[in-house]
Amino acid sequence: MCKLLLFAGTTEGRLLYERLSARGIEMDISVATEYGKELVEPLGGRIYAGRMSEEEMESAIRAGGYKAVIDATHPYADIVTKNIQRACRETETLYIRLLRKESRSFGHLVSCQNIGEAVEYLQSHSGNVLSTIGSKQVSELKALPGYQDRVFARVLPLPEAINACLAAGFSAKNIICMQGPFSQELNTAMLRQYDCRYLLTKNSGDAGGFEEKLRAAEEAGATVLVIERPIEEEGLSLEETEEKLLDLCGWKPAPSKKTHFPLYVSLTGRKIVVAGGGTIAQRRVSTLCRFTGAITVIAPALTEELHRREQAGEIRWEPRKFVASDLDGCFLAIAATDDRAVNAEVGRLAREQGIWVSVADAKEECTLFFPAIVETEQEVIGIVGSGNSHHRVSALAKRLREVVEDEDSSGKPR
Ligand SMILES: C[C@@]1(CC(=O)O)c2cc3[nH]c(cc4nc(cc5[nH]c(cc(n2)[C@H]1CCC(=O)O)[C@@](C)(CC(=O)O)[C@@H]5CCC(=O)O)C(CC(=O)O)=C4CCC(=O)O)c(CCC(=O)O)c3CC(=O)O
Ligand SMILES: NC(=O)C1=CN([C@@H]2O[C@H](COP(=O)(O)OP(=O)(O)OC[C@H]3O[C@@H](n4cnc5c(N)ncnc54)[C@H](O)[C@@H]3O)[C@@H](O)[C@H]2O)C=CC1
Repeated sequence: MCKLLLFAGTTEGRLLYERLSARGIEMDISVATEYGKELVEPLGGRIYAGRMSEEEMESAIRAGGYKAVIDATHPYADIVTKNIQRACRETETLYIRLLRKESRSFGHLVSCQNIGEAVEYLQSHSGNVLSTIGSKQVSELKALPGYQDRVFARVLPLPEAINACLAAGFSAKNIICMQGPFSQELNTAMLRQYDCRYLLTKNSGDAGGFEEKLRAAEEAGATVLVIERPIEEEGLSLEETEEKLLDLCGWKPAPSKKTHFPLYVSLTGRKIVVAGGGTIAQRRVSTLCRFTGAITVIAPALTEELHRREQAGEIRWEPRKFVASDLDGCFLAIAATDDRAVNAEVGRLAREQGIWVSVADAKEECTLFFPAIVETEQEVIGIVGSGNSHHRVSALAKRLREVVEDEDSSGKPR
């Protein structure tokens, strides 16, 4: 049995879960927040909700007997990542770091490459903003229309910080001067006090009180806009992680069953009926003529080529519409009229009587897939696909024809 433990929190984590469980691989998930729990609940599987301490991780890993632990937490959830790594070392369990390669929004978090991106986001989203990015770049928020009313700048109680805010056009009522550390409670209170729907922060890691900001925003129902720092962590992409885990769990793709068995049968003395005398009927007839002379074409009109074949005595032509009795004593039928109802009727009647039938406009109605044929002097190769890839079948036949053309009758290259 191959069971995995996933520390989720990112979209990639969720995608990985979906992809692996679709292949029957069992995974338990640990999510830090109630919000995260809501997201993964519909996926099924065991959920550890709430932040785990390192000891709790260790005992969960021991109890679960996991073959590997996948860390798909946010790249800036440093502490969690360190704890997972330690717990894996202690329990001698394989640790895999899944890193998202590009930033994007997930849940109540929007990740931005720079302040400009955050400003752009805020332009199309209304609501007040608590800025916790400090005073050095506060002037960049001027690019946001209405910033003087919407943005509350939290800066250090130092003259240069206040001056930077004033110079940027902030009025006193929109400046909060206070020295941290800021607890979750304090952050929540500030978000509520100023009716902020957004908390703007740098991705400062834990030292910057980042966790407290995240938790406060969640509590106050605010969205966190994170100005990212470049990711320096080592890790695998979603695809790489997926591949590694499938390999680890010994997953093999189920051998796909082909829908049509190549039944090579003699057509000598067999009655063959083709309903329709157009382009498709002509193509089928030109193939069948290489195998038998007993072909009857039923159609009010024929293509020129079919006319020539009729003149040459290669086929019989009934110049009229198809009727049910045409199938009497028939071995193989081709429904190739341009009338859906007629083709369906040919198919239905043939199947009822156990007659092999190819219905040119409905693969579901075929008991026989008409093959692309490749012939050598002594052999015949028939190619059929899934019914969805005529171009592939056709192209493969063409390639094989080129191969066999280059060989002489003994099979040796010419
Ligand atoms: C299921 C099957 C039923 C049967 O037995 O009749 C079927 C069904 C359908 N074909 C359709 C379309 C085309 N088929 C071709 C070509 C070939 N089709 C052939 C066989 C089969 N075709 C059977 C097995 C298929 C398999 O093995 O996967 C080949 C091998 C033999 C032959 O026909 O001689 C021959 C290559 C021969 C060679 O190269 O040597 C081309 C290209 C072209 O015409 O050049 C197009 C236009 C494609 C396009 O334009 O994309 C449509 C949509 C019709 C519509 O839209 O109305 C349906 C109906 C459906 O899918 O339900
Ligand atoms: N399987 C395949 O590879 C492909 C299948 N098709 C499908 O094949 C069908 C035929 O296509 P084409 O040959 O290009 O059409 P077409 O228009 O060239 O020929 C239609 C033929 O059917 C005949 N016909 C009409 N009503 C009839 C009836 N009641 N009884 C007997 N014959 C009748 C016409 O006289 C004509 O000869 C179409 O439904 C088309 O969608 C099309 C392309 C590829």
